[in-house]
Amino acid sequence: MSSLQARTTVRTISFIGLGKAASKTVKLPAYIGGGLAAAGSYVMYKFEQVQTFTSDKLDKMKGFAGNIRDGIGSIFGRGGRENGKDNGGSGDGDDAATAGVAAAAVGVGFDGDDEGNLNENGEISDDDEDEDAEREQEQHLDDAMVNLTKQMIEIRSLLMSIDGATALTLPAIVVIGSQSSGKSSVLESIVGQEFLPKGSNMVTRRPIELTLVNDPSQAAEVAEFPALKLYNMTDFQQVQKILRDLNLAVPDEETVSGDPIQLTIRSPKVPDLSLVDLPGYIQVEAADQPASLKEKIREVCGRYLDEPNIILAISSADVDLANSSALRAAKRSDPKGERTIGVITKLDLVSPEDGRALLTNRKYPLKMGYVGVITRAPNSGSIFRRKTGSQAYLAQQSFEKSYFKDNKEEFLGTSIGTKVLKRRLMKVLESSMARALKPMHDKVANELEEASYQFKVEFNDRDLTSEKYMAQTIDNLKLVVKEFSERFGRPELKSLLRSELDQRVLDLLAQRYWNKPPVTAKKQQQEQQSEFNEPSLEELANLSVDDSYWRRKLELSTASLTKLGVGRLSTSLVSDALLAEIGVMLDNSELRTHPGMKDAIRDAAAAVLVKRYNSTSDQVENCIKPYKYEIDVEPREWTMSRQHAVGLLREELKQCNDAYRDLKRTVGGNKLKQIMTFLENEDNSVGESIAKENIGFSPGLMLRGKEALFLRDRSILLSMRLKFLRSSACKNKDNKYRCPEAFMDVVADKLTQTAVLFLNVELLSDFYYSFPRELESKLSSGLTKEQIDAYAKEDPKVKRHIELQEKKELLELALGKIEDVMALRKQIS
Ligand SMILES: Nc1nc2c(ncn2[C@@H]2O[C@H](COP(=O)(O)OP(=O)(O)OP(=O)(O)O)[C@@H](O)[C@H]2O)c(=O)[nH]1
Repeated sequence: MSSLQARTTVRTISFIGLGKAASKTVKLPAYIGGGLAAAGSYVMYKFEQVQTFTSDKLDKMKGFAGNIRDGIGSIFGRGGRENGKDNGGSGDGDDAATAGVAAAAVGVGFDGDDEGNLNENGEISDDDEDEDAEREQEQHLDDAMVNLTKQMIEIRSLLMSIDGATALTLPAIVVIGSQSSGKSSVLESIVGQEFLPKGSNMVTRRPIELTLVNDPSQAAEVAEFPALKLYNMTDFQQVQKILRDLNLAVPDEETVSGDPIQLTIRSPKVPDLSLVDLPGYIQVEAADQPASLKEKIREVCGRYLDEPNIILAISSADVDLANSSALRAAKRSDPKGERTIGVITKLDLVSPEDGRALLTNRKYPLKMGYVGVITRAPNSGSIFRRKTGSQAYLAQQSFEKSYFKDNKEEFLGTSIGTKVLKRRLMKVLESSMARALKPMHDKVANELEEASYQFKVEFNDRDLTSEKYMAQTIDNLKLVVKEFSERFGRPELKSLLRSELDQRVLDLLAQRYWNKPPVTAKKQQQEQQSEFNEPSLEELANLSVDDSYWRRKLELSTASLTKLGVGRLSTSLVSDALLAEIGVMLDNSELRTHPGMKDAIRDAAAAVLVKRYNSTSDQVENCIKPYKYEIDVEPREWTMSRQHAVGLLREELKQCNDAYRDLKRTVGGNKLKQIMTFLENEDNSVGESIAKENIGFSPGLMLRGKEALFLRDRSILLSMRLKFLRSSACKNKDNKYRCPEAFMDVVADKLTQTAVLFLNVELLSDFYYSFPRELESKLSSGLTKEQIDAYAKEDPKVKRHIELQEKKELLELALGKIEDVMALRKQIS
């Protein structure tokens, strides 16, 4: 090891030692306290997510029961009004459906033309003149029902949003159909947009839970993927792409995943419906698949086909019903055909007579019957591809309408048309949801009781929300920062910077003054005479005080210190210390279990410090500038610095001796002595005989020997300098050239004093002022609900606490809503 390397080792030892002494640890108080949460904010948030209305959600959330009851009055009083919003529609049309947007959605007679010859069940009626007053009354009831369906779909979504409550689900309509049966076209004609991914490899992936929300406030169809936090999507090609990606994300070998994709489409044209598309279910079930895979598919899809869900079985008119795998699959789950609606597509591909036979067939009787549709206008490849979304939709609607009109006679008494299908679906869903309400009420009540009990036992009913937890955390952190600011002020800043500069002074002394071999090992001595043709130690001792050699040496050493870049050095030092301190505070706090939040807090601290970094370091550098040219020393300063330098040298000597002792212990006293003697006599007979005796030394031992020599020499030198510094020769500042340790200490002290003045004001005080504000803006107001949630729930215990409370509140809300809907139904009936 070269002497320079070895010196660095010692200097490093010394540096680390002092560094550690300077570090502090701070304990944070417990973060989670009691107190009241912003009650129900999560529930409000969840409610808004599932909310199907657009206006004044908060009021509605608070006054749901009141509003819903008032709603009855307005529905019966005015007809066609919903939650204070006019649903539109003329109210005096020729059909029951002309009064409202809900009717526009299901579309029966909305356009006021001869659609009127489809009766309300969608059956062809000859009675064109059947305009009626009683229908107006019925319309009001219909609107009330539509409103109820809306509420129930809302409840369904609310229940679905409750984690770990999979058993709590209101009925939906599950759509099944074999490949090319026209299933996608049916769903798309209900929605009025092409949104489903096409392609042969799309079979068997994930169910799509499609919630359709009739929303008169929307200009056109808008899609949402709540789980992906994607809202207000109007580009349905993008929707298609997302659905494809989500499906393809299921690996080929898994074939199906039970994890549903949730998609909500809001539009003034869609009816309120909950649909589940089970893509590929039938195909894979029917295909020649291994038994285990079929079992898995049944398991994943089975729960959707079970009661109380309604099955929409799609079969193509040009395929014999006996071969309809959709009907076969429906029969397995609904043997009596009580909750299956049959849909016959592509009626235009068979003769009207054959079409009629399919719709009225007795071979596969279904209590809810069959509806015939044409979901593609001819010669268009795909119903929507040729034209843009709404144009294609209109083309299909108009083709279907004129086809059934042209074949009115043949289809007499059957249910036909996509509008009729929509209406049928809505009615069926409404009544099956209504039937499920009471049992669901009891289930939710049970679940709520269980959740409330757990909440009491585990968390003593202590209210906690993500926001509240976050607010408490920030408050506590601010408090800790305040406490820290009282413990780490100007004096601490000074000692931090001073000990850093002390180390730099020691480094410079080592580099410029203590690099002489104290013994007359001529060879080494010659090697080290470099820069200024340096004299030997003996020569140095005899040099005059005024010799230019000494003056030059001190000037260079001082310049090295003043031109060190004290501005940057000190600013970095304080910034790093503050960041390290913040890290310690965080690790000692409740936040130790919040890696993400800890990073965000550190980033906030760093942001504040970075903002001040350049101006502070420039100011400090400017202010110490005079010392680069001249340093005046007062006698009092000299005395104090001399004392301080003695202390430093003592510590340095101690560390040097400790390091030497450690080496001796690890290598062995005798062995080390032998190597050291060998190294000192390498070129003479003494060395030769030692080498012979030991049959050489390993490179590792040689290194240690060199290190030991260095430490021994450094120790002798430090003792010598210490003695000299304490002698009367260094009593007076006039002898500064021969007492560089004291003079450099004066410089370090001056630099520290000046730098600290500015660091304190520009950096430290500013940090204590700005950091709490930065925390507030970054971690409180600056975060989204999801981010706050994610941070709070980083800690498993906090997560469990918040989630249990959320579950309890959501269940309370759902229960209240179910009770309100039940009361409303009672009033209507
Ligand atoms: N003539 C006629 N063709 C239709 C009708 N409905 C759908 N088609 C066509 O039938 C084919 C299959 O329709 P899709 O809606 O893709 O059927 P699918 O069951 O979803 O098919 P996969 O996506 O393969 O499972 C397409 O080429 C449609 O254009 C219809 O009412 N009449």
